[in-house]
Amino acid sequence: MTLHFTKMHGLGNDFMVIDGIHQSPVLTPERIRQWADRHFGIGFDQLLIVEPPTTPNALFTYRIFNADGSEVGQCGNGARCFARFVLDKGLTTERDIPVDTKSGLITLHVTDDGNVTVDMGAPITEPSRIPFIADEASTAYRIALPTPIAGQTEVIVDALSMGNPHAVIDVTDVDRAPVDLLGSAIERHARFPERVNVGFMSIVDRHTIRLRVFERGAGETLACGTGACAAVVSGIRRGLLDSPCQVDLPGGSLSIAWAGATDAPVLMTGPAQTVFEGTLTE
Ligand SMILES: N[C@@H](CCC[C@H](N)C(=O)O)C(=O)O
Repeated sequence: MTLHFTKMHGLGNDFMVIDGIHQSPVLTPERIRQWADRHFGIGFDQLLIVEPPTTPNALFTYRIFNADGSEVGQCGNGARCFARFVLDKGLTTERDIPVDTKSGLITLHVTDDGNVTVDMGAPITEPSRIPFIADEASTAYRIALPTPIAGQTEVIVDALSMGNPHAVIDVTDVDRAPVDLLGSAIERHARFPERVNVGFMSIVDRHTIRLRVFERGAGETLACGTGACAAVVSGIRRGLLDSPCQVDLPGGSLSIAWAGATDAPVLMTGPAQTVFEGTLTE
């Protein structure tokens, strides 16, 4: 089997992108894990597949797999790379690109400066739809840790979905947050039946945050687009932030805007870059 792919990244969150319209890759969790391996494979946080649309309003379908082989509903940095990929490959000439995802239709817009703005849709806060186990909706859920971590026996999180589940934790100094230890414990906490992405947020001012994200199925990444959206929504809905916000991640910055109404879409703007083209022969 010969498979052409493109290696891309959005602020260092990196992807293997495959045109699944003109090629028919055989995808298994084992094969994805092998490709994702940074020593024995190509190395990436997520695999993105471009496929034909499944609904009349979309131009494409966009499928996302984590490095651990699990298929997921949304990926913000990947959506921006997806837009650049379909334009650069001549799969469309449209700069407004509606795309079907596992979580519904999203629209990508390539701006004049080459950045991409993604309409990520409205955030979901009902616990059962995140999914998160809770008696009632809140913005500050107390979660007991199975074993103490960095002296903590419980942690307070906000929980919401951006098409994929997120827990947001406020920290005073993001550089010193126990991202790996706490992130992996919360990722697999029993109250998140489909696991969860865990964001550690420090508020700098009402329009700026610093954020690190321990991603479900990938570990800490240099940036997480949906994590940035979730953190800003959490800050705005708790009255701590005002739209728009700059989100400073280890790999660079994103701009996130949200009008604050429950049905208002979250708009994410940032870069998308191609690293190299490759051919895999198996
Ligand atoms: N890196 C992504 C999110 C990818 C999916 C996530 N790990 C999940 O399992 O939901 C982003 O930029 O949003």
